[in-house]
Amino acid sequence: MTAVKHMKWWGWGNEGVGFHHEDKPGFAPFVLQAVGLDLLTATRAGEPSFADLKVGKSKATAAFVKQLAAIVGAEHVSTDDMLRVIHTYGKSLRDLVRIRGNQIQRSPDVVVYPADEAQVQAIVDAAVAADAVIIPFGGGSNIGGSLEPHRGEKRVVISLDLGRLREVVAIDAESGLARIQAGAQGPDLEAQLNAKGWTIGHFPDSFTHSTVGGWVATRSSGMQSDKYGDIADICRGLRMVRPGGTLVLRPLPSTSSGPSVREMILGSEGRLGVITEVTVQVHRVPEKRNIYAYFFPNWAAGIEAMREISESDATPSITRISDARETGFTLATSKERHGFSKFTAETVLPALMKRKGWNLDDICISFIGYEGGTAHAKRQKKLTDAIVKKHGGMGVGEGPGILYDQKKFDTPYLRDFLLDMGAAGDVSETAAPWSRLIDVHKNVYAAAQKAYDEIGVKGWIMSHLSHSYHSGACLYFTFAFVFKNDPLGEYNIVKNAIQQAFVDTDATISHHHGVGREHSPWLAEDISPEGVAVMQALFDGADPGSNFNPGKIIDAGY
Ligand SMILES: Cc1cc2nc3c(=O)[nH]c(=O)nc-3n(C[C@H](O)[C@H](O)[C@H](O)COP(=O)(O)OP(=O)(O)OC[C@H]3O[C@@H](n4cnc5c(N)ncnc54)[C@H](O)[C@@H]3O)c2cc1C
Repeated sequence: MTAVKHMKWWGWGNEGVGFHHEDKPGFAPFVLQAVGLDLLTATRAGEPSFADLKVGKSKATAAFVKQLAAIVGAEHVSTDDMLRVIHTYGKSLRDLVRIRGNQIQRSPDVVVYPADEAQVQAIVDAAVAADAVIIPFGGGSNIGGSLEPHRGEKRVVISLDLGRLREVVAIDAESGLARIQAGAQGPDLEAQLNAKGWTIGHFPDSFTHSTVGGWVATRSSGMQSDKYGDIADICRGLRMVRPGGTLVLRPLPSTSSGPSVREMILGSEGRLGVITEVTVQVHRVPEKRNIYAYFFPNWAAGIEAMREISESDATPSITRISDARETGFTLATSKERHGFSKFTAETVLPALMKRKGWNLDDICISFIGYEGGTAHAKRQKKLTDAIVKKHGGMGVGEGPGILYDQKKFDTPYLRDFLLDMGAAGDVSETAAPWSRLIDVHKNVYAAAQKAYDEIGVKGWIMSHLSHSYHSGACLYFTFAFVFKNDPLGEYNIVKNAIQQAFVDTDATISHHHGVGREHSPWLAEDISPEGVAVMQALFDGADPGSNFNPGKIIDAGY
């Protein structure tokens, strides 16, 4: 059996790792107040039983499996039910609810793990000749519904897992470019780069379980995008296997060779072929990397400060501000403090804020990161501090920033914990021009409240701004509520209301989670019906037999 490791079949991350709140005394009271769920008395659902799951029989014939085995070796092809289930969904809330609720409509029929590009080419050619469907699989971490086969798919579905292609192939030190195999997950590639003094600078919250090929295929963005760019900026070249040949885009700093094919592949979610290698720009591991925390008296002041930073000479690596509700959440999920730190956080700081005339219910916490040479990082901080001060904010040092940095990859486990307790906790994110951000925030809150009223539940929503650009930024919303009796139906009401509020307020359907089938119903409102027609023509022309991950991005009536 292949050595590729996968996440839990029923949830996020590694077996045996989960979210705990026993060391966070403010968490249970916070959840009670926010969604009416009493964690101290609620019963936690146990791990679902795989034996109870109904998985349709594989449609792959023995002859076809043998053909694939001849390409990759018998131990790297499988029709095993567990592997087929693992490759069915990503990790959206909808995916987790369905998999835990025994609602698997269509799984891939066979999972195949090629070792190199030549094997990927042979699989693609064999699959297209047999009119099979190919769904490339990276880490399986997407939350856009980008992996699941169409429930009515009659053809054989192959999940083509890139998990054996995980090497940094070469580094061009003179140009700061690294060739990386598409199946390399964040920790794989960063360790290999760090060993030679380089970093990719791309750290999505899913870093530990997502791949560079998946990042490109979904147009991912990491928390340090303000300095390093989104993956769309970081990816300079790539190789993508298509029927009969490999599309090669050399890494060029810029080019005017017609409409950008690179941009067409970015965000293509497996619909145009299988990415086997990505050339990314890399940077020397910074001498200094600090994340400082600041407080602002309110959301509007904080947003205005972030905007001014984005147009100033300061170039921080992270600009993030939580609204008042998310600030409350952040403080509630802090670990128990002791001694001087407890006294400062719970007595000195609130007293100082009150003296400034701040309403403690409105305060917003912000994290701003500085990276580079010592003198550079110092200068960035000086420039930024002056802007923060101008907008009434105050710095509180590095302590909270260090904690934020340490727990960033643990937060994903929280969603599974809430689900165990019978509650939904999920996210929707968007981007809009600076001039629209306050309205987007207001309208999304109103839409979510209307959805909660319709269901008849006490719901929660909170937000932060991150990923700043010259003309605007990303707003990230987290929402939660306790299910009544129809988890998927109720989830859809809230999620749909938020997505609709985005497009109604001139914001995009997703800043960095892609489209898949989760956001495809709003695509025409995002890029116009003519935009969808151009995209459809691209998919039809590049994939006339609809063999590559059909039905994703453009709604196929799932
Ligand atoms: C808890 C959590 C936190 C997250 N945080 C972030 C975040 O901070 N930033 C962010 O951008 N995203 C985030 N995501 C979303 C997700 O991690 C990204 O979409 C990621 O880029 C997916 O990569 P993957 O390797 O897991 O791809 P997969 O989920 O395996 O695949 C996603 C899509 O890409 C296609 N694909 C994958 N590999 C290839 C390939 N080699 N060739 C062609 N097509 C391919 C698949 O067919 C599918 O359509 C988060 C998700 C979760 C669950």
